[in-house]
Amino acid sequence: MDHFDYRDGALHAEDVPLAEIAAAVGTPCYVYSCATLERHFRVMDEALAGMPHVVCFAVKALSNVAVLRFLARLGAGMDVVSEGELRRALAAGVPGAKIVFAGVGKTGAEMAAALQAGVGQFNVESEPELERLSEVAVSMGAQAPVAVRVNPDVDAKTHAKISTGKAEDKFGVPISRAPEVYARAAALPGIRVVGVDVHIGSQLTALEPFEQAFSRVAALVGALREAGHDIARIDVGGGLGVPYVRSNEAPPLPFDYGAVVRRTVGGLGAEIVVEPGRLIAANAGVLLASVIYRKRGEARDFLILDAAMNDLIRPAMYDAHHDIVAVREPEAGAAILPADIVGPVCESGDAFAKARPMPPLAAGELVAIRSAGAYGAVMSSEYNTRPLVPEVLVSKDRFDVVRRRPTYAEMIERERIPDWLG
Ligand SMILES: Cc1ncc(COP(=O)(O)O)c(C=O)c1O
Ligand SMILES: N[C@@H](CCCC[NH3+])C(=O)O
Repeated sequence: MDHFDYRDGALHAEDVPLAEIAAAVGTPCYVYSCATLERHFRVMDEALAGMPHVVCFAVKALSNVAVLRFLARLGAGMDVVSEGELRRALAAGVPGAKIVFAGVGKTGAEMAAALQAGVGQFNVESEPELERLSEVAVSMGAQAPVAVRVNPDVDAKTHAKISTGKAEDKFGVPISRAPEVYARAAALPGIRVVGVDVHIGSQLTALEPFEQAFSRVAALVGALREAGHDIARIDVGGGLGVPYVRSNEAPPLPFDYGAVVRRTVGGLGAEIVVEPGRLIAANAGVLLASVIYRKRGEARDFLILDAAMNDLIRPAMYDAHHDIVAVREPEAGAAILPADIVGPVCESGDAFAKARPMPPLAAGELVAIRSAGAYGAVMSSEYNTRPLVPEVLVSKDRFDVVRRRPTYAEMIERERIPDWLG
């Protein structure tokens, strides 16, 4: 499932001991495995075999350009949600035609940049957006290829903060209104309808919501075609969940997800677009950190790490579980005691885990926070003026820093004291 394993008593990323990376780069840092990225990309690609399809990696999950380049070389397209992500995908060498541009609030400037880049598909989420896109395209003498994102009103049964396909969510147009939105699209001079799009949420751990949503989309495709629209592409979004608790979680397999896609929308003669982010990236990355102090607490000890909520916000934001392991393999029979694993930031919410059974770990020892490749580095901030941490890409016995830590001077020189403050 991933390529972070113990070998000779030490946790490795592929063939590289994590301790070697820590010694060379310092901690905290993110470490990504090419082998895991590739495995997950291929698993999804193979799950859709036999159907014309493109796997567009959701750049929001992990946007480092080296990672994007690696995936692009495997044949991935990209799903972007901002001009910044678009520029990253282009910098990574992804052809515009393999980029889909999503998001509820695209600005005119972002639309122009995407048209300039020749993106293959705009996933449009409202009528005002449709009108704006048409205006921008006409002003550039172009036509924008469009899929309307429909909201199928399906309960994705995931965390409320990452569900996107229920009627009350801000995403997409209600599927019941899709026919009139398509009629409007067809009448706009700057719009060329190419498909339909749906995405119901993230970290889905059951297939039924996908099945329901895709079945509704299949029915809609029939109706849209009858109305004369050219639905050449069906974009089914991302959202397939991954195991965060290695010992006891088994989300649906990509192969079974592929079967759902095949039996719902696979036979409609359209190209299938998928937008997986987490599936490809989550277990391809760890956040490597050091224990700064072991502090005696009333109920249990605190392990205070040099990584914090600003580096990985998922536990604070979603109460998300991440496995945390010692980089030096615990000896058989080592006492396992509950500890609170926290960071140095001034917030009580700055905790990676509460009462987590851990082996004895002293100051200076290394830990790896697993499953941190997706929505890890990309959601980090400089809160407490903590520099964004380096990112390291491993391939077999080789590793490279693919984002360096900024200096404090670089962080501060972006700001300026106006003359009138003296
Ligand atoms: C439109 C869209 N596509 C793709 C994704 C990627 O989702 P995931 O990382 O769960 O595969 C998201 C995030 O939920 C999204 O909003
Ligand atoms: N950022 C979220 C997922 C949001 C998915 C993006 N639409 C997470 O860490 O789980």
